[in-house]
Amino acid sequence: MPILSVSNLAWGPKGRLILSDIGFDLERGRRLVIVGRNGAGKSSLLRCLYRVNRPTAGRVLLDGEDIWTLSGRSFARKVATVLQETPADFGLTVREIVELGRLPHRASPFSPEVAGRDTVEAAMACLDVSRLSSRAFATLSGGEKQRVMLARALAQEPELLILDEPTNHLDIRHRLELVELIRGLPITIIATVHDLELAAAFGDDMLVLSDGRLAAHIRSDALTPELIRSAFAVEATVETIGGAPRYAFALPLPHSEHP
Ligand SMILES: Nc1ncnc2c1ncn2[C@@H]1O[C@H](COP(=O)(O)OP(=O)(O)OP(=O)(O)O)[C@@H](O)[C@H]1O
Repeated sequence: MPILSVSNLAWGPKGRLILSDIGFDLERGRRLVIVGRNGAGKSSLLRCLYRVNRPTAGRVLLDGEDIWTLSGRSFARKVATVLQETPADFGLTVREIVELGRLPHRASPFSPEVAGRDTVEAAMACLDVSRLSSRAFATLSGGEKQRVMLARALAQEPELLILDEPTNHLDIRHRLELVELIRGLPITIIATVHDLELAAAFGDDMLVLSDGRLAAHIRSDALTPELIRSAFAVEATVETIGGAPRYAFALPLPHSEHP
């Protein structure tokens, strides 16, 4: 059974349809990247998957169960998210933020004990934030905050990790390290990514969204110039270097936009 199964999904606020007719299955352990131009519906789709947007039609099944029938706690035991906006931190330290990832696993919501201290330490080490553990979260740089939020998500030990633009604040080194880390995790991952070369490195499978619809569901390295032209409105050439796709982009000539 796929870990995630989305069928006939549609969503939009008050009479406006933003996503329509979206359907795909995701097998356990695979990494799925979602690409598409600004406003294509990537974040809206992610929000449908982590239970913020309630679909106006269709269903999202996690391990065969409709996500809207699960309790918040059982959903949080299976699904972790790292989103663009970092949360209000109430003056918490880095360690305290990462420990929040353990909340769904506590025996009782009133238990003062933070279970899984080793998991917290390992998650901080993995994301290279151990040396920041006593710092106030609010004082960190954008990239440091992003890595702390990822450590919190890993401390949650999810089966499915949902990431919205996980590399956008990261420098080159941390970006490469993150791709390597993500590729080594034995969990299912869904991420929106703008950079198509990064998307190919990051994912196994790719959804290409265009105007709120699924334009393609392909292998992450299988984008063609035709698909790029129709989904992103740019001309592209594709080369394969060292087994990975490399893209060059150009704006279309004016006459090809207005035939
Ligand atoms: N709650 C909402 N109310 C009204 N419009 C919305 C709402 N949420 C999203 N939209 C609109 O839906 C469209 C898709 O937005 P979404 O954020 O999903 O796109 P995206 O592909 O993630 O874009 P980007 O690459 O710019 O982040 C946009 O036109 C956006 O303005």
